[in-house]
Amino acid sequence: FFFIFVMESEADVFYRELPKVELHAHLNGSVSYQTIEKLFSRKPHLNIEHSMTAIGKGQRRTLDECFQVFKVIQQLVNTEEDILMVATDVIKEFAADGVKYLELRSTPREEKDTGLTKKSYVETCLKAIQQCKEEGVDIDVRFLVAIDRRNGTEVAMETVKLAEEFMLSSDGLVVGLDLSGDPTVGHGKDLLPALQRAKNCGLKLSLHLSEVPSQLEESNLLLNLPPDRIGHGTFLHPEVGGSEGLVDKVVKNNIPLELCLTSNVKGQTVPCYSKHHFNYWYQKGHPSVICTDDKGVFSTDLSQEYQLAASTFGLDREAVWKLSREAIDCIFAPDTVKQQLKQKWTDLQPQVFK
Ligand SMILES: CC(C)=CCNc1ncnc2c1ncn2[C@@H]1O[C@H](COP(=O)(O)O)[C@@H](O)[C@H]1O
Ligand SMILES: [Zn+2]
Repeated sequence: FFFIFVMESEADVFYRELPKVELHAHLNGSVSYQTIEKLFSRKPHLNIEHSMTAIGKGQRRTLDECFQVFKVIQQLVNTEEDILMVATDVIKEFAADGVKYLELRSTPREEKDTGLTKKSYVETCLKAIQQCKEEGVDIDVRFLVAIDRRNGTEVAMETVKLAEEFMLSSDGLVVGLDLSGDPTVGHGKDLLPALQRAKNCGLKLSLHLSEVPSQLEESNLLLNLPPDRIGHGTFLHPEVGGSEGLVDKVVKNNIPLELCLTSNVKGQTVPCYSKHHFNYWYQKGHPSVICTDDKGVFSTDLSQEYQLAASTFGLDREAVWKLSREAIDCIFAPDTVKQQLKQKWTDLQPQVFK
């Protein structure tokens, strides 16, 4: 009972005031209840309800059902106006939760009915970031262009070219590429040329890897790139059917993991919080960054995820502070930004530990 209470209520003050880095957030999965309300009133004819766009109190869904949720949200977000509102709201919500640096990722979509193109999709996301900056919202936001793996080789290559253009023209806002989408669809080997090209042109790579069991071959192939960060990596280690070989590659290349506790529990790739692979990697001293994945869909925020990690694995405040501070080393923005963030953490420390 207590557990449910902790999950669904606001995190304690310490966790909310803790300065945080969010590295794994899908734009359309991060849309809050309040923003969904606004989208409903813009599109009443769609007859969509909240139960179709978020997974609430103690609920779980199959992976398949989770991916249906994204389709519903994407129906609600299909114009430049929608994207601008959604991205602006999401950025301000992360800022209000104490996130000082955010890497937002999203899959560029084309919508024939509304004239949305993949290019204007990305431009609108960047416009939201720019506007928040001009308004003085206290958060540094960068963008990762996402490849949806179910769309295959050609779309992946087009997406890389788009990301490359924006990397060169966005004044440092576009820093990398994400590979995501239903992990049971398609094979990583078909996407290797696109990912290799992205890497060669200087885009950083964050790849969803081993999110479901029995993807040893694909994971091995993708790890050879190697990626700059790993999303989830749930089934990499031998205890859950992975292998020492895969773990070795991750460790030798020192590839940080983006770990999303509630996402994995609600999506049922992990049986419960205490069996989350955060423990395995954290015990190893391997760079592990707590993230939300889809704060809207999974009804959570980054403060709650830090609190859950702390209460589940017995981390004291000093350990939690260290965890959030060390996430700075894993960001894709340049070293100057890392230095600024470390200074910010130092300045905020007395207030957080008051
Ligand atoms: C099903 C489940 C437990 C989800 C969490 N794990 C995920 N695994 C892979 N891709 C994801 C996940 N969450 C979000 N995405 C990707 O992010 C998209 C939504 O954000 P966007 O439209 O790219 O802005 C989804 O369509 C999907 O391609
Ligand atoms: Zn994800």
